[in-house]
Amino acid sequence: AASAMEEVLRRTVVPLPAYEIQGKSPPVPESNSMEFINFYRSLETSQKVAFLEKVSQEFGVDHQAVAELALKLVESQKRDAATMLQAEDRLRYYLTPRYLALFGHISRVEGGMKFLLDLRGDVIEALAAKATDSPHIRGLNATLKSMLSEWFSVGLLKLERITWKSPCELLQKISQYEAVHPVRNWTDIKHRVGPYRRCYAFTNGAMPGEPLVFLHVALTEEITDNIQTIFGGRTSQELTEDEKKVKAAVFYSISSTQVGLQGVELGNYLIKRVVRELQSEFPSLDQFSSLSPIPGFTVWLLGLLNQQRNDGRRSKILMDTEWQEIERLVGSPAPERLRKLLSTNEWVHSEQLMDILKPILMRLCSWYLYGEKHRSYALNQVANFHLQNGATMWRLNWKADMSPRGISASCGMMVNYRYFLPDIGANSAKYLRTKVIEASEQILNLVSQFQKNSKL
Ligand SMILES: CC(C)(COP(=O)(O)OP(=O)(O)O)[C@@H](O)C(=O)NCCC(N)=O
Repeated sequence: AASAMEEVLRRTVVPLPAYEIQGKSPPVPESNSMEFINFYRSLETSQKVAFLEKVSQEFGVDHQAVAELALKLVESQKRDAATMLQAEDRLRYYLTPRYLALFGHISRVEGGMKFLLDLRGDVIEALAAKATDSPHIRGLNATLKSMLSEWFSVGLLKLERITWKSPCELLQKISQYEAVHPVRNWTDIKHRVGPYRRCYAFTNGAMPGEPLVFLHVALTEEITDNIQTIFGGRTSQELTEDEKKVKAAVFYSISSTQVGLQGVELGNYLIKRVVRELQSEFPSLDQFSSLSPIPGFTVWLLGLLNQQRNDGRRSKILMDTEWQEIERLVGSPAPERLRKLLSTNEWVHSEQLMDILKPILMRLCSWYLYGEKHRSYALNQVANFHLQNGATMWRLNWKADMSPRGISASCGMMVNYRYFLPDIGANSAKYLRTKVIEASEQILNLVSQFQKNSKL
């Protein structure tokens, strides 16, 4: 297999033309790219990793040449500017990995762009699975990401509105790629593109019909605080839209479809682009917010209850008075009973227990969103996404998603990340620089309740 790989690579990864004849070398035949594509596609996953390690290591930068040129550059600093600039340009050229030209050629053949996306997807998955720790592969990933960022820059992408009249295969793709609220049947997807709903996707001319990232919006009179309102059956008369009723746009689902575009931040750009689109369609629209799930909260809470339960003493995340109230309802030992009720969703069958738990779970969830960190950024990835976009952590909603999924994920709670348009630029820069989370009074009060009443 190694020799077959060598063979193919030697034939398809053309050497970097000498600096003097760059741009004048004969065009590379498309057959080169097709041979590379077909060979790569014929490999098993494990072989793909080995192949990519070989490409990145043996067909990347000529480190020897670069070292010599770097020395020459240092020498040239004593000469005139033209000589120095020449030396810099020569060094820059030889820092170009050989495989970069190969990727460029591949991007220009039919299906080549999709192939490169899938290839970067394989690289990302191999790195995530720790199937490789080759620094050369990381370099290849970075090179490919920057090439894809050029080819998929927003100015070159097309914004497509998806409606019930869109091609079946596009509606089917949207349904299959949906990553937040699974589409169960045609009725679901018909509602999500029907009256008072919008669905937009970015597409690239090189991959027509392939939604790269798509966003679902509900057009409402006020910012929705629960998902059932958005999915609930609407009375049939609302077949047309009364634009005077459209005052808020609620983003309730966004999904990227290409792993290979990770880090290109298309989701962020799509939200901003859709805001502009909706503002032009509905001049009265002045509220923009997400209605977001809080994946991971229940698991985090159960972990907390678990670790705090030592030698029978009650965990400090609840006050003794709260434990007593709970004990009266669920019996003792309350921590054990409560953990069980939470892990099986049983607790939602008792209104009394829900009422007791409401202030407790809301302050714990606020802390999970606001206080729990991963490398100083918000631990919860959905929060981190919207905060990076410049949104404000605006409102935590009780009983917002009472589906089994919603209860298992976050004890039925959802959160609105509000996009105050004039502030998003500054908010985004501040969050990325200082990691400080922009939050509303409600959130800050809940967080201070947590800090007063719960001991982590
Ligand atoms: C939230 C999404 C769309 C962000 O994608 P994007 O803006 O392209 O960010 P990035 O992956 O380029 O950093 C993406 O991470 C995704 O599809 N996540 C799973 C579904 C979800 N909405 O959490």
